[in-house]
Amino acid sequence: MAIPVEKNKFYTAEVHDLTHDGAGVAKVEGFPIFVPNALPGETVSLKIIKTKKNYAFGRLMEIVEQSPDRVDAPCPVFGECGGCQLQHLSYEGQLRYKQSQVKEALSRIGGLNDITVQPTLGMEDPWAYRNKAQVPVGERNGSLIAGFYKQRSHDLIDLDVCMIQDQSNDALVQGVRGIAEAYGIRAYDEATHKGTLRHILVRNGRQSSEQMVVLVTKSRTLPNKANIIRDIQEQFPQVVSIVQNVNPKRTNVILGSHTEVIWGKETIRDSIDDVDFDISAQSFYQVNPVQTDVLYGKALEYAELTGNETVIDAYCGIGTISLFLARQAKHVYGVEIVPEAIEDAKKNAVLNGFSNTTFEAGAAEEVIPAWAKQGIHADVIVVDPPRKGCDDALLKTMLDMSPKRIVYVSCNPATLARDLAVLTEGGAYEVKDVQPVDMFPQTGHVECCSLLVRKD
Ligand SMILES: C[S@@+](CC[C@H](N)C(=O)[O-])C[C@H]1O[C@@H](n2cnc3c(N)ncnc32)[C@H](O)[C@@H]1O
Repeated sequence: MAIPVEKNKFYTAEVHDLTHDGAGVAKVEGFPIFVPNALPGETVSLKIIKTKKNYAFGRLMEIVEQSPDRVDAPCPVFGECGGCQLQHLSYEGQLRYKQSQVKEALSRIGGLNDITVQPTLGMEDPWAYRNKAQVPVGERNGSLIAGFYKQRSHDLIDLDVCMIQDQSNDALVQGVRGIAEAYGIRAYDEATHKGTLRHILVRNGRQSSEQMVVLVTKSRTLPNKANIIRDIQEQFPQVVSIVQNVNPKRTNVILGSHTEVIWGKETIRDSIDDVDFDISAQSFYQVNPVQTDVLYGKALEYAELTGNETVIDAYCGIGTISLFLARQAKHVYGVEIVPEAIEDAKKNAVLNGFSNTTFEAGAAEEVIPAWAKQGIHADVIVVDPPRKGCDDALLKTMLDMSPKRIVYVSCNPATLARDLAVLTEGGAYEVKDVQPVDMFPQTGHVECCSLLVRKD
């Protein structure tokens, strides 16, 4: 197909869709042009800045016809910071967009056209929801700064307040930055691989108000460690755990493999519904506790437990879904690849007084087939994989184990669609319902919970 647009030329086009990172998709003679800040339903004037074989990138020059869903983005660095992509879209518009993203992925990638995708369950107040901040540290004019990366770059924006972050976390990050600066700590510099402090990571328990600080350093040496610990304790009494994580590598991955509690407890506590969780620095824990309750509530509803079922929770993290379901199941088996998370899961089972759970560290695609060989039968299998979705071997094992219900919790509609296509291919399972839940308001991330039922 000949490319119908030319670099540096101007066009007027209608915007039909949004990409997952929030750019509008305009079309000229059917040819897609990605235009940051343009919204579906708008007609825009744009300048082509780059062309590729199958698409182009454009700059928004003027909104000719504005979408009724357009709002003023409240954050002063929206568009510059890479954290949020959808602040210029009304919250109602965001929820509709997320529902349509799931429908579209199921149809285009999975060939699944007749599936009910429910309206997205959103938040009453879609701000200040995050319970975890991981903030890179840099230097500007000789001072330490802690902020966020500019979109598609490693330049830092010095930012005191992030509008989707719990305010106590914002204050703690800036407080710890100030304390580190007072003791002459230097920021790690990616270019020279010199300096000490790479990231300040903080977490809070919404119900307990406990906070954790993780100082990610390049080496084990942290000058003035005792003074830094004392000052954090004095200034932030709700901090119950201070952890040092050492990451000596030239890498974008935030945490290294060495983690040491340098003061206080190993974990902080949070609760979802009436289940308590202790969470350590390395463990995955959902970042939006209000919506986690909604998401897990949906998983529980889909599982239709009566007290007699055996459940497998694959990719179980610290056992959150497992324990949520254990209240109404005969037995829950959980598997997770991070050993520290499994230790947390076992302790969390004891903390809540459950004796009907078994947790094992390992890859779900290896541990679950081994359980099947040992004769463990599952009535319900829950999967909540990372963005890349389920491993093929696990999908095959699930089909072989033939549970009555499969509950698939997904943070990536594309891999969800791919995996649901595999699970329904032979006709043994039917997708009964798909429920998007907005875990990440103001961003393009889409989470949903799906129910598959065996056709008997
Ligand atoms: C999206 S999180 C879900 C965790 C948990 N269900 C929750 O809601 O808190 C995915 C989890 O899968 C784990 N994981 C990644 N690959 C895995 C694998 N091959 N086998 C088992 N767990 C894995 C990650 O460490 C992470 O804890």
